[in-house]
Amino acid sequence: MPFITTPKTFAALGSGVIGSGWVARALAHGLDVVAWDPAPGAEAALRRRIANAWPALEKQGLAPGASQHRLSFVSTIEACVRDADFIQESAPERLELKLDLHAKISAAAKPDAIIASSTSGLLPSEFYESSTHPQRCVVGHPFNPVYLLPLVEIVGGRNTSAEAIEAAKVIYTTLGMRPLHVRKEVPGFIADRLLEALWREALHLVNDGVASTGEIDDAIRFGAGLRWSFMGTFLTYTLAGGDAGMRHFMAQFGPALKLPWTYLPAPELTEKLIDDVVEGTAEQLGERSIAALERYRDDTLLAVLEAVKTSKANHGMAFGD
Ligand SMILES: NC(=O)C1=CN([C@@H]2O[C@H](COP(=O)(O)OP(=O)(O)OC[C@H]3O[C@@H](n4cnc5c(N)ncnc54)[C@H](O)[C@@H]3O)[C@@H](O)[C@H]2O)C=CC1
Ligand SMILES: C[N+](C)(C)CC(=O)CC(=O)[O-]
Repeated sequence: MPFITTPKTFAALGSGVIGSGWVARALAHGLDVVAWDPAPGAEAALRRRIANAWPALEKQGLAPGASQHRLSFVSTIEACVRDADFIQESAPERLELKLDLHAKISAAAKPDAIIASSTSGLLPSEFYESSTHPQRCVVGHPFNPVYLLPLVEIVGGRNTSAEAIEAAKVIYTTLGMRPLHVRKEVPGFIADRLLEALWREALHLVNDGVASTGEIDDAIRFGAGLRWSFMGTFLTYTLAGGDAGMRHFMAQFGPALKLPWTYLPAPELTEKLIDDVVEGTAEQLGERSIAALERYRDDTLLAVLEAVKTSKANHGMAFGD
């Protein structure tokens, strides 16, 4: 069965940090959005988050007809998905909850509407186990803030069809994203495997009293973080090998892989470690509110995205290259 690839109505289930990011992206691309979230006060919180994101989306450029007023908030799962052309679930990261939720979503949805989950690393074969028409069910793992960062990892489960993966790619591209098909279904997919390794090392550094949370963030944002916005680790290290490239890099730094530079097992999350991380980040936040920090992040990301786009164009490359 052909799937809908030109959605007009976007359904969002769960409207927390990620769900609201999807809603903002879909509205900015001129879609009608129907949202559902069981928490008391969820609609007001969602509308507040959209309003906070909107200035950045206006700067980036809205699609014709895009409006915050095209969001409606409903009180049941069925009302949310019944008329939707595309469905994105962003509920809490708990396997049992997603399994139950997807059984209900898929039973009420149009059979040709793609259903996606924002999960950060649960396996689609497991949480789509009880779904109706599971061939149209995928993971579409986004990155925060969803309304500005282009990457979305698409992962299929054992019942997902190749056509559904292609349809999801088309839909996310239409929403201004850069899909990456994760061809093997593995926990954590690609990006969170990498991010978790960094996060564990950062927690060990705090736990061992080597550095504060602010110092660790400085080590990223003034160094590798800047180059990661346009060049990944493999190409960066190719350049670090000089004219001889990666072969010389491997010869020089390969032996360091055996040195105790990393402690990959996670540290024990003691109360002290949690307090150190919370107090350290509170100090970094200072007097700023989360909403103000989000606006600073959005403006800076827009500037970085624009700079990367311009530089790539000067080198004959498209943004997605
Ligand atoms: N926060 C992040 O950085 C990222 C999170 N994700 C994924 O997105 C999903 C949502 O995460 P967040 O937005 O961070 O969580 P969140 O805690 O901010 O939002 C979750 C929302 O789901 C609602 N909810 C509770 N029970 C529900 C149910 N049965 N059905 C639908 N909604 C329900 C809650 O009221 C809440 O508004 C998770 O699967 C997570 O792994 C993906 C990428 C990044
Ligand atoms: C922390 N996290 C695993 C939920 C992060 C992500 O999934 C992606 C991101 O935005 O960093």
